This record gives sequence, C-alpha cells and structure tokens, in this order.
Amino acid sequence: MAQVALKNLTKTYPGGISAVSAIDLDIGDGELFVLVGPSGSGKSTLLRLIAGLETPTTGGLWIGGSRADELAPADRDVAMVFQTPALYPHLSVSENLAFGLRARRFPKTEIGKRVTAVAARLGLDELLNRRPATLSGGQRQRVALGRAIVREPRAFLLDEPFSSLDAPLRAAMRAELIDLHRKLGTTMIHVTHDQAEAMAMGDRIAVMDQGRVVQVGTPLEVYHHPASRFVARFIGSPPMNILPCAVEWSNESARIQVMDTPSESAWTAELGSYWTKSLRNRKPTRVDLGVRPEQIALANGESAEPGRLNASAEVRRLEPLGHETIATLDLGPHPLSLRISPGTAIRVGDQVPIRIDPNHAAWFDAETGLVLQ
Ligand SMILES: Nc1ncnc2c1ncn2[C@@H]1O[C@H](COP(=O)(O)OP(=O)(O)OP(=O)(O)O)[C@@H](O)[C@H]1O
Repeated sequence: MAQVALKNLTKTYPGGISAVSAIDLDIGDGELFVLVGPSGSGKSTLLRLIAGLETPTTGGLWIGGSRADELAPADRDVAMVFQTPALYPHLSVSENLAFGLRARRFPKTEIGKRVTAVAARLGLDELLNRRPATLSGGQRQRVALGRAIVREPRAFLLDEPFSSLDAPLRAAMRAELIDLHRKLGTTMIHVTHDQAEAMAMGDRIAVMDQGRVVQVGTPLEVYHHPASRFVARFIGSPPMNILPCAVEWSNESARIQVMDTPSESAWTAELGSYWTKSLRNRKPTRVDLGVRPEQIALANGESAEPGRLNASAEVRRLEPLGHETIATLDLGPHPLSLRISPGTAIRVGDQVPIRIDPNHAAWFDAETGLVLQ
C-alpha cells in the first residue's frame, strides 16, 4: 500500500501540446481515488506518468514516500489495467495470471497459491484452462484485473477498465471493484470519463479539465459545492441548471432578475441573509445562479413565497424513468431540468409555477465561471 503524491507535475508533448499542467495531488494510503473529466482532459496522461510510461516535463512524483519519477516502470511496484485488456492470446487464463510472477522468478508454489486465490476471488476458477479468445469482454477484463492483483502491488492504476463493457456489466464490475478495494485495502487510482461512475466509486474524486485538476473532494462535496460552472455542469445528471441573472444593488438589499424573463421572475434578497454572503463583497451586476434539478419545486396552487424565486415556466419535455420523471421546462429562453414524482399531473405545453430556494443555490462569476465565495 502506498500514498501517491504529485507535485507541480506537468507533461508537454512535442509540438507544445500541454496534456497536464502543474498538478498537485496527495492520494492517501489505501484510498480509492478517481480521476474524472471529459475526453482529452489529461486523465490517461496523468496515470501513465504515475506508472512511468511517460516522463514528466517538470515536477515530481512520490510513491510510498520515496521519489519515483526516476524509477523504471517495473521498479515502481504499481500495476496498471488498461481499457482494452492486453492478454497473451496463446496463453491460458491461468498462464496469463501467472505471467508477471514467473517473469519475476517467484517460486512455483507461491505462484500457484496466488493464482488460485485470485481466480476464486474473481470467479475465474472455471476458466483457468481457457484461452482469452474464448472469453467474453467482461471475463477478459476480469483476467486483466486478476493479473494485476496477483502481483500484490503497492497501488493499482485503472484506466477506464470497464468502458468497453455494456451498461449492466459495467455496473456489476464497478460494484465488484469497490468490494475488492474494501477487501484488499490497496491504493487505487481509477480513471473514467463517466461522472456517475466517479461518484459511485470514489472515496475522493479529482475533476480534470484541459490538463488541470479543477476540484478535489468527496463525491458529495463536489456535487453540493462545485468550484466552478464547469464542475457544476460536469458532475450530476441532469447537470446543474445555470441561470444568468442581473443584480441591482441598494443599501439594504439586492434585486435579482433572471435575464430575459418577465419581471415576476425577480426577487429581492436582504443583504444580511445567509445566501447573499457570497455576493455582498463584490456587488457584481451579473451573476450565474446554479441550481440542482432536485432543488426546483413545482409550486402548485401555493402562493408565492417571499425570499424565493417564484416564476412561471413552460413544460417542454417529460422523460419518465419509473422512479422519477425528468422534466425540462423553458423559463424564458433558459432550459431548466427538474425531478418530479412520476404521478405529477403536468403535460407538455403546460405553464407551471416553479419555486427556487436561493439558500440551496450556487453563485458563479458570470465571466470566470468560478464560484463566488
Ligand atoms: N503521445 C501523445 N502525443 C501528443 N499528444 C498527446 C499524446 N497523448 C495524449 N496527447 C494529448 O494530450 C491531451 C490529453 O490526453 P489524454 O489521453 O491524457 O486525455 P484523457 O482525459 O485521458 O482523454 P480520453 O478520455 O479521451 O482518453 C490531449 O489533447 C491529447 O491529444
């Protein structure tokens, strides 16, 4: 087991392509840490730097407290699992599992013991004599994972290991990996572009964008307190709604109006109230209001509440998911997603009253997109 520390780690490819820039991360001993971000954000490059498959342009890397960036990949004692399992086609499952240990000249009895234990743990017992070509995608990925586990490395580096599997199998493998992590207690760094996978798996997650880590935190910290508009839109499905607002300041209060909507979709906030703290210091005239779909309520038949955004919106689309329905509304020119219970009697084209509680909203700088604090 090992802590992994990255300090100011940067990788610039020939031609000036900045794949990762100035990354500082401290991954705890035994942590299941997830790197998540859109395609091209630098996740794989960061993992390959840790594995030693790329050399950093600047910065340093420590594994288990020792400087590791000068070490050859084989000497780092980390095991990487790739998106496409790279198994030896001419070897059986058993021989594939044993391969790394044989190369390191482990005694035969020890190899046999470890292969048997890992095969039992991953449900590969029945497949030990089969060749990779005769296995399903999920079974092959399990063998690749098993090959990493038999080595008992200090850390696992997992680069989108389930992305080629179909959705139910991906969900099952994800659950297996969480169980496995709990049993082994080994540090795991898992890369995915799927925010739901990151939320479900990570003790902590690092959100990456354009080669930078833009936020690190527990899944719920990142969900409830996104550091920027980008994170707010990337984490969560449907994503956080963003409403551009104009703000008029007076001595005691601020009048906040969602842009390009009728004046009834404006509300006045006392400057002393909790939620204006983030706005008070700067007094911006434009802010972006961020609100999660579950924080918008349909205000059927209730009278408008002061201190809330009360507005009227048109139902554009309804997506019934069984346990809930995702409704997309138009608030003037702004689309809004909200979660409603399946039995709610609204139809496409209806005009419905909605209510937003600003106490549960996030406020972003309209220009930089950074959260206002
Ligand atoms: N060997 C390379 N040479 C030049 N540029 C590269 C190389 N590998 C990656 N890049 C570039 O570095 C950036 C980051 O790529 P990387 O593969 O790390 O992103 P990613 O977040 O893992 O993306 P994906 O989810 O699509 O795999 C991209 O702009 C990519 O084009």
